[in-house]
Formats: sequence, C-alpha cells, structure tokens
Amino acid sequence: MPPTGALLPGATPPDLIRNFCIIAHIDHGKSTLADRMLQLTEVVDARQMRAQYLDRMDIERERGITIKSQAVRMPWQVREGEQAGEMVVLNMIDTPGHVDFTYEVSRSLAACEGAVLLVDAAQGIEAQTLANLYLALENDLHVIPVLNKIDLPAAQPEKYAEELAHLIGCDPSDVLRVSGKTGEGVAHLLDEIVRQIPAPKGDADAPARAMIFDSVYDVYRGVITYIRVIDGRIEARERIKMMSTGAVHELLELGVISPEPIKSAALGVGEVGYLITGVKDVRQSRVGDTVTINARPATEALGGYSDPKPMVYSGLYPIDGSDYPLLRDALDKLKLNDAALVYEPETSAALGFGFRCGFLGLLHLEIIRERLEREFGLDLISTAPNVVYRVDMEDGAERVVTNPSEYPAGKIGTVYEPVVRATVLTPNDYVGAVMELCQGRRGQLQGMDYLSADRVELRYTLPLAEIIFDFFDQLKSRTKGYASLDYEPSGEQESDLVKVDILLHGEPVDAFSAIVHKDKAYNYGVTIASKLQKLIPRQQFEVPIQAAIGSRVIARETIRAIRKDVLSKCYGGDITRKRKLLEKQKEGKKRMKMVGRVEVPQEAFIAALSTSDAPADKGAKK
Ligand SMILES: Nc1nc2c(ncn2[C@@H]2O[C@H](COP(=O)(O)OP(=O)(O)OP(=O)(O)O)[C@@H](O)[C@H]2O)c(=O)[nH]1
Repeated sequence: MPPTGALLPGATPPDLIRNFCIIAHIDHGKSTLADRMLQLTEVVDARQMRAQYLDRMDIERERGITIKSQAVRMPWQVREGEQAGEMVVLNMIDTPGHVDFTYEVSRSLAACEGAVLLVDAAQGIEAQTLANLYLALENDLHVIPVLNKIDLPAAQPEKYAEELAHLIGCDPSDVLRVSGKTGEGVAHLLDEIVRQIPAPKGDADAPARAMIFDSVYDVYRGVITYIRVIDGRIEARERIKMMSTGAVHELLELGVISPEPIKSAALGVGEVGYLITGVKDVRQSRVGDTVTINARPATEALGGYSDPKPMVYSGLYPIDGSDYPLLRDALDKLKLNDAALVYEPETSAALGFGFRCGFLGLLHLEIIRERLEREFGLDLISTAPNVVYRVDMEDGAERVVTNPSEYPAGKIGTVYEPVVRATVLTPNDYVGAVMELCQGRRGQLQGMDYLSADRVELRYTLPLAEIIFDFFDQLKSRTKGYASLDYEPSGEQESDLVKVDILLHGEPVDAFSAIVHKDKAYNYGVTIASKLQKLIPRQQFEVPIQAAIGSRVIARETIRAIRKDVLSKCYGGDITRKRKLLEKQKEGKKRMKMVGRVEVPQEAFIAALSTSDAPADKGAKK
C-alpha cells in the first residue's frame, strides 16, 4: 500500500519520521518481529507474507541469520496516546547480528535515532545484547528495552525485565513485552517507538549530506545504495558525489523501499531510501561514505568511515584443477557485492592453483565458501584459517604474513599477532570452566562483573588465532550451551610464535605449514603427522613424515614400504585382463599428487585439512 498525502517520500516533514533499528542477540527473534511490523503497518499483506521477508539471500533464510541490512519504510497510524490517529513514517533498519559484521551494525545504528533492544524472555541478556547496546549508546540512540517471545512457556519476563532495567538504568515497568510470533504487544511497541524515539534533526537548507549504511549488488540494476539523509535534500536526476573518493555519478534512480522499491523525486532531511547510479561494484559505493550533490557539494564528510579490514585468511583451491578459471570468475562476481572480500592468486605445491582470500571472520569465510560451492557449483578445499601476523626482522625490515608458508626465514626479531577483547556471559556455575578454557587459549582476564545473582560477565583479552579454531564450540560444550560470546579487535601483541612445517620424505608440504605458539607447536606437529600417517597409502619405499621448526624435527611418523604387484593375482596368461588392470592403476595415479617422490591421494589433503580446519563456527548460533 503506497503511502499517501503528506507522507510521500521526499515530502515528509522530519517530525513525522522515526528511524529505528532492532538490535538483538542472534536468535532472539529480530526477523520475526520485523515481519510482524511489516504486517501490522500493512506494507506487506498476509498473502505476500513469507517468513523472514527481509532476509533475501537463500543462505540467510536457511541459516536464519541476517547478513545484509535492509531499510523499510512503514507508514503507521498511531493507535493510542496523545498522538492517536496521527500518520507517521517509521523507517526500520534491519541490522546484521554477528560479530563479523560489527562495522555494518555500527553504520546501520548511525542512521537511526533509536533502537529497540530485543531480548528473548526465556534467555535473558546475552553477550551480543551487551555489545550491541554499547554500540547503540555510543551512537547516542534512544534505547527501548523489549522482551520478546513472552508466549513461550519457559519465558521469565519478571526476572529478565529486572535484569534489563538494571542494565540500562530504567524501571522494570518500562520494559515492553511482545511476542513476534503471536503479534502480542507489537502495535503498542510501534506506538512507543513514535512516542519515545526523537524525530530526526538536520539542516534542510544546507548542502546535501547523506550517509551510506548499506550497498548491495543487483544483477539487473547494478549497485543499490541505501542512504540516510542527514542535511539538505537529494533530488533525482542530480549528479551525486562520493566524498571519500570524489567520484561523481549520474543518479539513475532514487526511492524508498516499502518493502518493494518505490521511486521518488527527492529525499529530504531524516529520510531513508536508496539510490542507483549504475556503478557495478560495491567498492565504489562504500558503507560509511558520505553522498553529496555535485552541483552544491558539502565541504565536510560525516564521521565514522573506515575501510573493512580482513582478519582471517585462508587458501581456497578447486578440487578439480581445471575449475580454476571458474573459481576466479566466481570470486570476481562475489566481490561485486562484498567490499570486505579480498583475494589474490596463490600456488601451492600440494594443492595447485588457488586463491589466498581474506575475510572479516570465520562466519564470513564460511558464507563465501558456501556460496562458491552452491551458487557456482565448485568443489573446494580450504586450508586451515590463519590470522595476519606482523614480523619485525632483526635487520629492521617489516613483513606482514597472511600465509604461513610465507613466514620469513632468517633472523626474526619480534612477531606480533592480533588480539581481541572478548566478552563472555555465563551462569555463575560455569565461571571456572570458562576461565580454564580462556587461560588454555592464552587469555588474560581483564575484569569480571555480576549482572545479576547468577549471571557473570567475564572480559578477556585473547589472541584472535586462538578463537578462530573451535573456541566457540568448546565454550558451548563446557557451559552446556549457556555461555555467549562476543568480541572485537583490540590491536596486537608481541608473541612467542613459531612456524611448524610438515615434511613428507624430506619435502615440506606447504598446505600444512602453520604458525602457532611455541607451547603448542609439538601438539600440532604430532596431530598432523599421525593423521597423515593414516591417510597416505604405503609406497614402494619408506616415507618419513616429520614436523619441524626450522631444521629441528619435533615429531616423526613413518609409512612403511610396500611393493604392490597388481599382476600377482593374474597368474593365467590372459593378456587383456593384465592390460585392464594396469590401465586401472594408471587411472588411480591421476588422482594422486606428487610431493617430491611421494604419491599422495587428493583425498588425504582434504581429510587432513578438513579435520584440522576450524569446525565451521556455527555462526555463533546456538
Ligand atoms: N515462541 C516464539 N518464538 C519466536 C518468537 N520470535 C521468534 N521466535 C523464534 O525464534 C527463532 C529465531 O527467530 P529469528 O526471528 O530468526 O531471530 P533473529 O534474531 O532474526 O535471528 P538472526 O537473524 O539470526 O539474528 C525462530 O525459530 C523463530 O520462530 C516469539 O515471539 N515466540
């Protein structure tokens, strides 16, 4: 239902606009609540409604997570209170909830004046609730505390209202209660959004300034950029300018999403909408950048812009070497929609041609890999993920290492590794288990607070490298699933790191090299060596498998020699049968990779890497 009268896009007075987002821990019901709001405000009618309307990507819907934020304009007629009967425009900005996408969350928040802080009434506050709340407060947002899922038999609204009120310093009676599932309390919440969240303020006469809070590549339209107008007015058919690069673009279309795109002649102060310029790559329309009008440009960009920086690297290789060009094309396509994805060609003696790719985090890696396999039909091997190391050489040179096999030889001075500030929320009973885990991962306790009688917040500094392996799964299993985790980058620290090489018959296998802490080197070496010993078939000569730091061997396994005579079974004189067997053996050899003189089946690499691989961090889901 298109908006009417004074509420047309481009002609809505700021005091009739409310811009808000919903922030929540994963699975606390943000998408479901958003769906109910779409229905109640009648922008989507019941027939069109499908679960999680706003999550457009298939992977998002299947995994139930939100990756790309979207903004929807919802006209709402206030039902109760002083403003009853009045029409207002609510712009809801859906934010991603995972730590990998913190930068996108913070930009979405900056486009709003208020936030609905949604907490599952059966779970209470979780680590991400806190992290998101802090982000919202940093952005000066008005926060409306809301308990969701009050229809659940296990809901404890009294207890958690108390907890929430304590956290944000309000009265427990100010905590709203809704059910995204049944719709209970949602109309009241919309009224409260209008009543509590401040209207946008901006200078309507100033040169235009709009902030980009999302940008999405569309096959048919090119890049669709989501903006929030701060000052002035953006008119359709103007030429716009990106303030970070100075690039000028023709404006092909301007509009709002409600929830399908509706074209508009202009967007004024406080409005949220989209623009299309014909650029083909989201890198030309970056989240956080400021858009202005070329004819009358603003002089100062809005603050807060920063480039996304990859935190985790992994090599991606096609299992079938002839798929390499396909993989390159697929990465080129994904890049159009993902300003944070970086990659460059790399060759591995063991795995052939592939790409070293940089990601924001493990979930990002997993999503990209899954899209490559699913949307482009590729079969891939990914090497164990690693973080970015900085190495100061004794001669004063500095190296940045994104691939363990490029770890410099020679006189190494100091090695630095990235660290994160992690927040773990856990019931009291598991504090010991959590501390043990964090200490085992070289964590340093920074602080500890009781949120309520039985819930504790622990703050740790941890090396990122220790988290990207099974940390999250360990945390969950040691706390019976009760603890939650959130973390953010926090610089780097000096560390006692070494590179462990794995040698087959004296030849290093680059795909298995790893940079690990000195104390863990032995463990890594033994694990990989014994795994390979089981995976590699016997050869015609004895094959030692060694783990080494430099020239010092720290672990060794041996594959004993065997002489495999395939013809021994064919004692008869049938020459065609013999030939067939020899052919078959040749076929088998094609699937082998030669490492020095050793034949290694492709499967051995896959098996060894997939188990030493971080177990797909289930997106911090459960
Ligand atoms: N009983 C009940 N279940 C709900 C309610 N709201 C959401 N759920 C369920 O909770 C689960 C998570 O809901 P989502 O809306 O996908 O959660 P989300 O916060 O959007 O999750 P992410 O997008 O992954 O951050 C789903 O299985 C929903 O069906 C509610 O009010 N009551």
